[in-house]
Amino acid sequence: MRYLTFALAKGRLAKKTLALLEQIGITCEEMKDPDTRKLIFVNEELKMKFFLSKATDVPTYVEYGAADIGVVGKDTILEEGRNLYEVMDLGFGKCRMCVCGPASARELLKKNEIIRVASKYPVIAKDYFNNRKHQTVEIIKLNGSVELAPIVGLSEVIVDIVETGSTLRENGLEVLEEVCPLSARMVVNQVSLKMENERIHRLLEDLNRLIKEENK
Ligand SMILES: Nc1ncnc2c1ncn2[C@@H]1O[C@H](COP(=O)(O)OP(=O)(O)OP(=O)(O)O)[C@@H](O)[C@H]1O
Ligand SMILES: O=P(O)(O)OC[C@H]1O[C@H](OP(=O)(O)OP(=O)(O)O)[C@H](O)[C@@H]1O
Repeated sequence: MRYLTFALAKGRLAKKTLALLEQIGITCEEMKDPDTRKLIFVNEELKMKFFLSKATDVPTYVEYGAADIGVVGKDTILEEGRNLYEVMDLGFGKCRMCVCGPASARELLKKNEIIRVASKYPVIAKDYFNNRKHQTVEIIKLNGSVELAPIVGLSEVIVDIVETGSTLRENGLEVLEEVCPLSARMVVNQVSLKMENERIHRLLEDLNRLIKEENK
């Protein structure tokens, strides 16, 4: 039997991803060691391999088949635009992609004037405003602390993730429009889904059952 390889997003989603897999009997004790510098972990019994990578790289590993399966946020899937199958909403990591800014920017969004939009997600931001038709925007790519942009005058609005809303509140900003809801998703390589159909379907069934029970 060949190994089934999982690419998991490190950071915010990692702990819940590992906990979810553990609940359906997919474990890798070695990976839990907080001090390890090892990058890839093998469970010989299950014939599975696991690695944690930067979230934005997960779709790349999966598209090229370096990983059969990935777990990553919907935001990253939309932004990266890779060829892969999104097979399941895992129901954690819930948040929203939103257009945010000071209350005064609300009026600007109704007009035809060009506005500047700062975001860590330039593809999502561009698609959203392209579909709104009436507004031309200049997208400015940032890599973090995006809420700073309207405060210091780099942009009129931002497109960013909102979870509790406290970052916005503490910086005098608000949600102006919702782009889409987000959560962690399971993605699968297109060839792997055919070649490893049975194993992957069993895994999806186990996860579905678990998620249904949890939502009861
Ligand atoms: N409050 C939140 N802020 C940001 N991402 C969140 C939040 N809640 C859930 N998520 C999900 O977690 C993922 C982000 O995880 P994390 O912040 O570790 O990665 P990252 O944005 O790639 O980090 P960095 O760029 O700082 O390395 C997002 O892709 C999103 O799907
Ligand atoms: O609505 P909240 O619960 O406040 O969460 C949303 C904030 O969290 C994320 O930032 P992150 O901590 O990933 O830092 P970054 O801005 O440097 O990417 C996101 O970009 C928002 O800034």
